[in-house]
Amino acid sequence: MILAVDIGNTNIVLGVYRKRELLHHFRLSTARQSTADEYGVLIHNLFHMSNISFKDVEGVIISSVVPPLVQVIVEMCVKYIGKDPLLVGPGIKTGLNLRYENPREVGADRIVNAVAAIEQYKCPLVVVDFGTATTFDCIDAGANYLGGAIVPGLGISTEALYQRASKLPRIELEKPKKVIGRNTVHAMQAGIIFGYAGQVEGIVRRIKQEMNAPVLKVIATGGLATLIAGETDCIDEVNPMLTLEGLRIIYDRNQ
Ligand SMILES: Nc1ncnc2c1ncn2[C@@H]1O[C@H](COP(=O)(O)OP(=O)(O)O)[C@@H](O)[C@H]1O
Ligand SMILES: CC(C)(COP(=O)(O)O)[C@@H](O)C(=O)NCCC(=O)O
Ligand SMILES: [K+]
Repeated sequence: MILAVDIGNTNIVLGVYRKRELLHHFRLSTARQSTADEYGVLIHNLFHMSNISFKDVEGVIISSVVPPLVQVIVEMCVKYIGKDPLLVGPGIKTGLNLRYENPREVGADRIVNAVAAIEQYKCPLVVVDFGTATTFDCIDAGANYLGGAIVPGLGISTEALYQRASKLPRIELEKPKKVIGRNTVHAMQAGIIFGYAGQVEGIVRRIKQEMNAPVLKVIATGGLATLIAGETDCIDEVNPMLTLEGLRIIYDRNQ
């Protein structure tokens, strides 16, 4: 078995693979003050509840966009699983041709998503990851990673309204029945959800133009992908496990 760990700004997602098969996946909160021991207990318990054991883990691969947690999770792996994890970053084989000005700057999750998408779909394509931030990653017909766009995530956007406008409450990220809201909560939900869908459509349209690729597959992933994919035709497919798949593929490429 191998353990794939994606450390995002909101959630740490773990996947347990046997060869190419995802046997289990778990989602933990990203808590920057948590210790290696605390994550060790949590993950050990999740393994126990799923009838699997740290002893069966042959290797671990980690991608992180939260630098302070990398050492914590590495320490957890060494201390409790007894394995030195592979870190997605400089020096690791991803097989991806990065056209970013400074390839070290690209978020590891974006690299991992791109690797998985190239393996599973036909290029050219765009990956949209609805996480803490929403990222757009563009891959051309030759499978080169071109770059993309970063926008405030749905959660961040919603939170900003609540924090910066005294009379706006904290709301649930739910689709309202109508775009014309007749109370504050519905009006905010309409603005956030339908506005976000429009934003995605607008960015994808411009990407198609700039890439000169009228036919471009658009894959969505991340915690909030389904919510927005339901509101726009520009997303072809939702693949919630894309990041874990990418980690598994990169792990294999480095054996
Ligand atoms: N299965 C799910 N269903 C609905 N919302 C989810 C799910 N998983 C995560 N979320 C929410 O989606 C948001 C982004 O999560 P995630 O994609 O894990 O972000 P990140 O990669 O930045 O940690 C968070 O607000 C999280 O609570
Ligand atoms: C854009 C991100 C914050 C997205 O992170 P997430 O929402 O998945 O937590 C992350 O990919 C990141 O920190 N990237 C570095 C900057 C870049 O990709 O150019
Ligand atoms: K992510």
